[in-house]
This record gives sequence, C-alpha cells and structure tokens, in this order.
Amino acid sequence: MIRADIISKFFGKQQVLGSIEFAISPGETVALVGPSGIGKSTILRIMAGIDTQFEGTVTRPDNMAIVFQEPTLLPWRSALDNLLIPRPSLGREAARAAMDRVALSGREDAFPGQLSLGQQRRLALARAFAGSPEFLLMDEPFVSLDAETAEQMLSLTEALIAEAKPATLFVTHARSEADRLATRILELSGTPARLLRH
Ligand SMILES: Nc1ncnc2c1ncn2[C@@H]1O[C@H](COP(=O)(O)OP(=O)(O)OP(=O)(O)O)[C@@H](O)[C@H]1O
Repeated sequence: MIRADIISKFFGKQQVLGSIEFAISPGETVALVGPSGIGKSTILRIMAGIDTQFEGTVTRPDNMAIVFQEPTLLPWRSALDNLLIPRPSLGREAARAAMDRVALSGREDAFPGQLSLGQQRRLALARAFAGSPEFLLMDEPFVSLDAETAEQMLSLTEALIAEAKPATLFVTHARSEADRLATRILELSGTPARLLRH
C-alpha cells in the first residue's frame, strides 16, 4: 500500500505544499509534473521518508529504491561494490547479472570516475532494480544527458519497470517522458502546491 496524505509542508514560514493526497497501486507508474520550484522533489523526499518534517502521513513498503538526478555512487568503491554495499545479501553473481542487464558487463572493477555519466546512471539504475523494489522513486533520472543517452536510459528504464513491475513515482520536467513512461500523471499547481484534477 502506497499512500500520501499530506496536509501541509513548510520551509520556515513559506508553505510549499498544501493538501496533497494520492495512492499508487502495485505495478502503476505515476509521473509527478509541474513547474520548476513547485515542490515535486519535496514530495518525492517525503514519500521516500528522507523528509519527515511535514504535517500528514505517508504509507509505503520497506523495500524501496531511489534514483536521484545525480547517480550518488561511492567514488572509491568499484562498480560491483556499489551494487553490493547497500544490499550485501544480493551476492556477487546477482550483482554481475544486474550489471549485465544494463550493458555494463566487463566494468565490474571500474571506479565510478572511470565510467561515463551515462554508464554511471545505468549503474545507479542497476542498483535500484537489483533489490526488486516494491516501490521505486526517481527524481529527474534523465536530465543533463545528451539526447541519445537520455533515449537509451528511457528505454532501459521502461524495460526494467516492465520486468520488475514496481509501483513507481517519478519526477520529471518533460511531459514527453511522463506521457511515455507513466500510466498516470499527477500535476502540481499553485502556491502552496496542490494536485490539479484532470
Ligand atoms: N531545504 C530547503 N530549504 C528551504 N526551501 C527549500 C528547501 N528545499 C526546497 N525549498 C523550496 O521549496 C520549493 C519547492 O522545491 P522543490 O525542489 O521541491 O521543487 P521542484 O518542483 O522539485 O523544482 P525543480 O523542478 O526546479 O527541481 C522551492 O521554492 C524551493 O526553493
């Protein structure tokens, strides 16, 4: 069960979020869209449990994974270790298979700094899917990539979601990404932000 029942969220005296309620069913892919600065990342952080300073409640499973804009890899550990450290129970064989699935086989011993940005993003994606998350959160996973790499990432993400079928919530600026990946779009508007009814 994944539910947001947000009553309000303030940064200091500034109210960023108003009443925001939604649920995500298993296997659903939900895009969160809206203008820059409206509160999309704030909602994602609340849903992930990173930000607990808000009024309201959220319900989510324990088994979740987050893909941030930046790949957030450990620079001093190998690519394979970056998969194994957060989830040691995965085992080396499954970690290798996860790297193979994102076309990174042979790069197990590379350090993140030796990988291109596109490869680092794919490694972060492999890490997210390696634990078969029930709930996947992604914050602008395709920004600041060239068009070809962004397209590869989008296709790969589409395929991984189709295979693993997590409930997914992702933030994007790009309506085209939302239309392509999402089964449902949540649009934020106003100050404080609320969901537009479609
Ligand atoms: N730690 C913080 N302290 C104070 N204000 C913050 C903080 N984080 C975000 N804000 C403010 O809250 C509002 C919402 O920010 P948020 O990052 O959630 O927007 P966003 O919709 O994700 O924007 P973008 O699309 O540009 O990434 C903005 O006005 C931002 O300036």
